[in-house]
Amino acid sequence: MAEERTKTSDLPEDVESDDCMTSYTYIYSPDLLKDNVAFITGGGSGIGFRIAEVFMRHGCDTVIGSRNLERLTEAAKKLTAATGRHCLPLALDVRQPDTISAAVEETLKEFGRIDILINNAAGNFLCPATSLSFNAFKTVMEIDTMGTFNTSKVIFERWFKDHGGSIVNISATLGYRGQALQVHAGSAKAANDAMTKHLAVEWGPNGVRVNTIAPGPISGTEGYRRLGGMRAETSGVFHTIPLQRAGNKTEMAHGVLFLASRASSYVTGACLVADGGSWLTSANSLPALLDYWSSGLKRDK
Ligand SMILES: CC/C=C\C/C=C\C/C=C\C/C=C\C/C=C\C/C=C\C=C\C(=O)SCCNC(=O)CCNC(=O)[C@H](O)C(C)(C)COP(=O)(O)OP(=O)(O)OC[C@H]1O[C@@H](n2cnc3c(N)ncnc32)[C@H](O)[C@@H]1OP(=O)(O)O
Ligand SMILES: NC(=O)C1=CN([C@@H]2O[C@H](COP(=O)(O)OP(=O)(O)OC[C@H]3O[C@@H](n4cnc5c(N)ncnc54)[C@H](OP(=O)(O)O)[C@@H]3O)[C@@H](O)[C@H]2O)C=CC1
Repeated sequence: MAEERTKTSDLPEDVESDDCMTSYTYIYSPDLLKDNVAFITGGGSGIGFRIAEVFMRHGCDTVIGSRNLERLTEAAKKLTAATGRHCLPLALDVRQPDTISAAVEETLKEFGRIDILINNAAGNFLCPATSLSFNAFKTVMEIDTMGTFNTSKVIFERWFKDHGGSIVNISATLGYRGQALQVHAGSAKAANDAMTKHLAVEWGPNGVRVNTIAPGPISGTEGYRRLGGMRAETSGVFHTIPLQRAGNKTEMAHGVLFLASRASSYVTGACLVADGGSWLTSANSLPALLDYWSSGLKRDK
């Protein structure tokens, strides 16, 4: 029903896998990020990969940083081949500030500047609070929240403090209604939403804008696979979403492009919820999610 009402031509192109799009229709000026440099954590996969691609299609060079250098190197080759821009893959763990500092020095050596930071790296899985170990909660807090702070602080002190810049944090709506089986990620992203406002206020005088996008369920991503996206799709859950469908990665990249670029030059401390209205209406069903979670446990045995 909804798919029929949504004109396909209104949706930006996307591909489900971590590959570049075979065609791309510009909705922003193609030189919106001309000769800018973006540092994207978790840019080798999923939403981060598509953000890198869309930025590069708008004239930007990118650094994609995470733990798995092999996957990053493959991703960088694909991104450069599709866009003709330079992409530098760098190993880092956002929980370890020294690895971020080393990557930032490498970036400045290679490109001589950083204009944009995208805090996209994160970790998540479904787990009821009673089954979640202390270390599991801590791990997600350390990747999502400490990782966002660590990367922002390193780049601010080394470059943005004197040159200005734009930071976009990738959040989620999980904490808005206390999503079941998500106390770890929901708490971590809620802390990041507060961090966005604190840093926007403190760093605004240095010409640094800090904003957030909060995606809903986004197809073709690890988050979608881990959190029950396929099951939700087949069981009709998405009909409770006002826009009646999951989002795609390019739609997220377009929101991030708006927030990162001069298109939003007077916007800071803001959160753009890009979820088709999902959090307002979607079921937050503890029994359904427990059932899905425990069926996964049975499969894993
Ligand atoms: C049926 C459905 C019905 C209704 C559904 C209704 C609505 C839902 C509809 C649709 C959902 C669709 C889409 C989702 C929508 C929104 C998503 C919102 C947010 C998404 C956020 C994301 O971040 S997605 C990103 C996903 N990608 C990743 O997670 C990749 C990176 N992840 C990792 O590296 C690991 O998973 C990690 C996070 C665990 C970190 O790795 P590492 O540092 O190596 O840590 P470990 O040593 O492995 O583990 C540390 C402790 O954590 C415990 N652990 C690990 N995995 C699990 C698990 N699966 N469950 C429980 N505990 C786990 C581990 O045991 C360690 O603890 P110890 O105590 O044992 O030491
Ligand atoms: N998918 C969805 O539906 C939604 C996603 N989001 C958010 O979107 C973002 C991307 O998620 P998605 O594309 O689904 O998932 P991915 O798993 O593809 O992206 C997460 C990335 O983070 C990197 N990463 C994880 N841990 C670390 C670490 N310690 N240090 C550095 N990098 C790390 C991973 O790379 P590596 O393993 O190489 O380290 C990976 O590239 C996340 O912030 C997520 O919370 C929000 C709402 C919905």
